[in-house]
Amino acid sequence: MGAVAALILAGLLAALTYVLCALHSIVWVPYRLERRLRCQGIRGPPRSLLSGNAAEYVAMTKAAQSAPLASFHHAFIGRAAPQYREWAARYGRPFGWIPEISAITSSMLDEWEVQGETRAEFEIDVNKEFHTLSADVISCVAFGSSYEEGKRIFQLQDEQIQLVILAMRTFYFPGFRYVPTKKNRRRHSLNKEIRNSLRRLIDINRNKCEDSKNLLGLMLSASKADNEFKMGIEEIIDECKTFYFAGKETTANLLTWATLLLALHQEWQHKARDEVLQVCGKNEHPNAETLSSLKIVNMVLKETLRLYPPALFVNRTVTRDVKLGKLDIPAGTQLNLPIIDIHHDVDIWGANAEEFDPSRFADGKSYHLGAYFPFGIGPAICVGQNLAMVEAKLVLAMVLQRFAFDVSPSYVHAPMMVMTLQPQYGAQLLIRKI
Ligand code: HEM
Repeated sequence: MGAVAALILAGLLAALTYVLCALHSIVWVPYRLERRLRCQGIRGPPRSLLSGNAAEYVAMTKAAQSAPLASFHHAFIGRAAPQYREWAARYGRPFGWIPEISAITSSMLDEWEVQGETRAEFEIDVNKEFHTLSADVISCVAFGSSYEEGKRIFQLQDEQIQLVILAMRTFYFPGFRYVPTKKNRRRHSLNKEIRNSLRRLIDINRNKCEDSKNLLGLMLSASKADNEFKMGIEEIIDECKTFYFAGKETTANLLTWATLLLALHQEWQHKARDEVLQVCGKNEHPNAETLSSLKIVNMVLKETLRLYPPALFVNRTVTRDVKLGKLDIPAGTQLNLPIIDIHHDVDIWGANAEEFDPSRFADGKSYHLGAYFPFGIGPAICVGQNLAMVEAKLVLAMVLQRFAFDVSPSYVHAPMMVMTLQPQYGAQLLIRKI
């Protein structure tokens, strides 16, 4: 009897272990993985407890493979592996910020449409519009779901930048910043408020999804690392401020000059719109794939960055004596690399260097690495260049899909440098819905 009871007990234990293992792999593991991926903004189809997404996958494949393709072509993913296209369309692709940027752009363009409801043609200062848009994009990229609080911090930073610009325009006496003038006190209190708000935001986010895909989440993960990449909270605060400063003005100005140039050069506006309509259609938002097919829009943006580079120069400090060609440059020298001057040089770009000609950047044409560097050069090159180009392409394509535009008679051409290259009196365009 004792032996039988022991056998039954062993059987029960084995069965219990089996059930627990099964529950672990069928219920717990998918639940834990799903939760971690959702934290990072990755969505997917709802799954059933036991079979996951198998039923939907089988039905989708069966429907897609019920008939052969109509002709011998190579766009067969929708037949061989329909789930990639279907689920990507429904839930977005997991990486990149394209859905967020296109939602922000869409709401800006909806507002333009409202303005145009009663008039066939209306004026818009696109410089203002693009600055608001790129601030929204950076807030979203940096802070994800804490976007609204992030936006408020960045508004304070905008005020701080305006005060810095004022300070740069006046002669500076060493030590003057410690004199408690009204502006100095405001500078000081803004700095304190921004740092305190960021500290609060970091505290709130610290225990959420540290490894989510927004910038703050990534940096918070790094703050926990136990290696050389470990980041302190003050360092994270500095990085948040740098990203906003480095990414907002530059991208907004690229978009401003690109639309102004297309307004002035209608032939390129038509070519770029034809391409967008052909690749994306009239109503589809561009996605990662269609964006990479927009060759003309890319050429337009590259030529805009050549003629109107948002950053006019980059600086380097020489840290040890070096020989540059025939010159001996002593350590401590400040070198200024004049992006704008090199981009307009007739010896490099030919007699039409001062003209807008996107065909310079057509496929297959090359240029010297040192002749074109709107995003800087070398190890310090801009870390945001891919984001900037994706954002600019997406926004320009969506504008071209919905509106045609001309330079307004009220526009005055006055490029000036205020940290970045800006149109001094704004960029007024006459807009028509198409
Ligand atoms: C059209 C848009 C942009 C242009 C023209 C631009 C240009 C530049 C340039 C010229 C530099 C200096 C590189 C060097 O010294 O060699 C730079 C640095 C940098 N950029 Fe950009 N940038 C753009 C957009 C962005 C965006 C969207 C972000 C971030 C989201 C960003 C983040 C940065 C950062 C963090 C640095 C390094 C700053 C530092 O180390 O002090 N940039 N960028």
